[in-house]
Amino acid sequence: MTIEVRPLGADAWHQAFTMMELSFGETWPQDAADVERARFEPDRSIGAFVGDTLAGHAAIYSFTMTVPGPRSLDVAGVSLVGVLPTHRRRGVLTALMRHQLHDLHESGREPVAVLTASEPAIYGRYGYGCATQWVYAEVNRAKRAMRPVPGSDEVTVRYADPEKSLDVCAGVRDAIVPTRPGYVRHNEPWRRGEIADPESERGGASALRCVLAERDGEVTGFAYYRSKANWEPGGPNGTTIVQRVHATDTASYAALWRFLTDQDLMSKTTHRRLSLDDPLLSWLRDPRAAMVTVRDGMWARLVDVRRALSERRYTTPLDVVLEVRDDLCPWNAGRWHLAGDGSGASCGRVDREPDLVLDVADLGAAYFGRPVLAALGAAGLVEERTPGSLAATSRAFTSEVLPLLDTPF
Ligand SMILES: CC(=O)SCCNC(=O)CCNC(=O)[C@H](O)C(C)(C)COP(=O)(O)OP(=O)(O)OC[C@H]1O[C@@H](n2cnc3c(N)ncnc32)[C@H](O)[C@@H]1OP(=O)(O)O
Repeated sequence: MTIEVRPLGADAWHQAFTMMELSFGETWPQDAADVERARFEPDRSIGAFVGDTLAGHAAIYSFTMTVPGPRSLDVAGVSLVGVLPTHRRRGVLTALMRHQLHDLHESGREPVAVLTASEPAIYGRYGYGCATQWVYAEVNRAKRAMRPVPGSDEVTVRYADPEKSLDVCAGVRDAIVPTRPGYVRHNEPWRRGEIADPESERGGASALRCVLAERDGEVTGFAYYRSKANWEPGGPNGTTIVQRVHATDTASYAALWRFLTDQDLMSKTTHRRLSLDDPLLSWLRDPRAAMVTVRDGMWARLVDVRRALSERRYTTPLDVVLEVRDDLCPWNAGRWHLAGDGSGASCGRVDREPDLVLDVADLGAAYFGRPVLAALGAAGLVEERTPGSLAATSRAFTSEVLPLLDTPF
């Protein structure tokens, strides 16, 4: 079977839409599709053709993301990947991934690609490593007592119109983006997507609510949430479903969470994308008040090892030779001298014996600051040739704050 991969161009959305519905086994409601389309970048969409049939598709969102430093880095957000059910397991996805990575490299655009996986077993073979986790937390209202947080009583919470408060919420969001690796700067289409609130996606819950946290008349935080009532014979058993909570200071963040976890008629509050080091989990007097489930979040792929490693900063001074294995992107394979610290970094080809040997997928996993390389080494995935180099490199790569992708795509 001959597969030809090429850009779809200005008409990409229309060409790919029906094929993607078949691929995902869904019918996409118009209101939800409109939100997706507003963020879609047709010039970054590629199709895999078998004869005249569009058999596969992959898209890229142009993101700016926080990486350890903190620094802002342009990353390629790979999404809308699908292959027609009639053409599966014959290499269409492989052709798309190869084309996309080679194209990114040749264009010199983003040195890192990221994605969220429908099924996590798919992307390791293309050099993606699991770089962040998502914590699904369900807080039981009856057990929600929180430790006191100084200053939180001075914060007021009030309702606001999501549309009218878009700019002020964007200001809070922009302020917190540098605080955690993996956070994405939201441009206009993504900001609007946050409050688009398509009815077809509410799953029986209320419309999106927006509340603002304020101190001395100044907005210090916001939350988007929905309520889902559930009247049972034993009493009301509703859920507060939190979509996003941000604040520029700890007290305001605590005030918002206090509000969100203490809603009459709602016996629990859920959040799908927390980090394991989120303050909420430290505030709960009874840690079991929050039932948590941890799963893979963002997968990261170093498209250009040299640029990617030079662009981030390192927690402790580092001077190491890495030997990287990368069959799919041969320009990455080989030995790299990486030197850096908190103020800068350089990475270049070298002929010396390596201190560490590893796959590009494991380097991608560790890139945003966790998992630590030492743990990957303990799992036998990083080979230490120079004693002590694994611990030193691991310390330098580690981010104190856990990385988190909090913008699903
Ligand atoms: C970033 C995102 O958008 S995530 C969304 C991904 N899309 C979906 O989940 C939609 C439904 N699924 C599909 O469209 C397709 O099955 C895809 C895209 C997952 C795979 O496409 P295919 O063209 O069948 O993949 P391809 O034939 O290139 O397979 C390559 C390899 O991946 C493996 N593979 C493919 N799909 C899966 C899977 N779901 N789980 C585990 N392994 C898989 C194949 O077995 C093959 O392995 P091999 O190299 O050892 O032989």
